[in-house]
Amino acid sequence: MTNTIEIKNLNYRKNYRSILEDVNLTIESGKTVGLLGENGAGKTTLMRLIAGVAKGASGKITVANQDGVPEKKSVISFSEQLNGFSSNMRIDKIIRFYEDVYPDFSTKKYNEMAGFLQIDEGLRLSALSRGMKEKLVIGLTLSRDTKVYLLDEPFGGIDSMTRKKIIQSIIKWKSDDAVILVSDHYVSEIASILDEVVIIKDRTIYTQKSAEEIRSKYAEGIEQYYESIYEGNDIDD
Ligand SMILES: Nc1ncnc2c1ncn2[C@@H]1O[C@H](COP(=O)(O)OP(=O)(O)OP(=O)(O)O)[C@@H](O)[C@H]1O
Repeated sequence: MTNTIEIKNLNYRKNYRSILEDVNLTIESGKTVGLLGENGAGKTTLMRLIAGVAKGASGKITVANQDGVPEKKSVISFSEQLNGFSSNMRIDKIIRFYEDVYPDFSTKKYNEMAGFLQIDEGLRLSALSRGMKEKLVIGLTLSRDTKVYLLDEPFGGIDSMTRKKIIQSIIKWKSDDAVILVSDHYVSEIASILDEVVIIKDRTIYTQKSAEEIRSKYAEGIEQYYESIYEGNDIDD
C-alpha cells in the first residue's frame, strides 16, 4: 500500500491568526476518508492547502509523490473548482470547458453520472437550486480520473433520499487506488462508505482512526465517536 497524501509539519496562519498547527497526516492509496470537525475547525482550509489553492503554509504536502503546485493540481480533483464560473454560464459550456482543460475528464463518465443525478445540461448555473448545483459539482469532480478527490461538504443542499443514493454510489465512481477525502456534517450518512475518519480539533489533527476500529468500540458508530471527541469523553487510548 502506497501513501497518496503525506502532510508533514503543516502550519498555516491567516491575518495573523493561527488556523492550522503542526498538522501531520498520511492517507494510503485507495482509502475513502471522512474529514470531520465543527464549523471553523479548518476542514476547507486543509483541503485548499492540499489542492494548492491556499498558499503560504509552512511544512510539506506531497500528493501522489508530487510536491509542486501545478503537478499536485493535475492529480487532484477538488469540488471547489466550480466556484470560478460565471452564474450566466450554461452547464453544457462548463462541461466543454472541463473537456478542454482536463485531459483526464471523461465525458462518458460524466454523462452516466448526470443521468443518475438528473442534471439538465441546458440550464445556466444561476437557474440551479443549491442541491442541483451540488449534484453538478459532484458529477464534475468525480468525472475526472485523478489520484485524489477532495469533496468539501458536498451534500448540504441535497435532499436526503438522493444524498443516500449518491453516497452509496460514490465509491463505485472512483478507481481502486484513488483517495476520496470528504468533509461533511452529516456524519451518520457518509459513515457507511468510510475506511477512515480524520478529526480536526484545536487547529490540528486530533485523531485519525480506521472506521472498523471505531465501529468495534462505539456501538453507535462514527457519529457517536465524533460527538464523544467534541464532548471530551472519548474512550480512546
Ligand atoms: N479567507 C480567510 N481569512 C481569514 N480567516 C479565514 C479565511 N478562511 C477561513 N478562515 C478562518 O479559518 C478557520 C477555519 O475555517 P474553515 O473554513 O477552513 O473551517 P471549516 O472546518 O471548513 O468550517 P465549516 O464547517 O463551517 O465549513 C476559521 O476560523 C475561519 O474563520
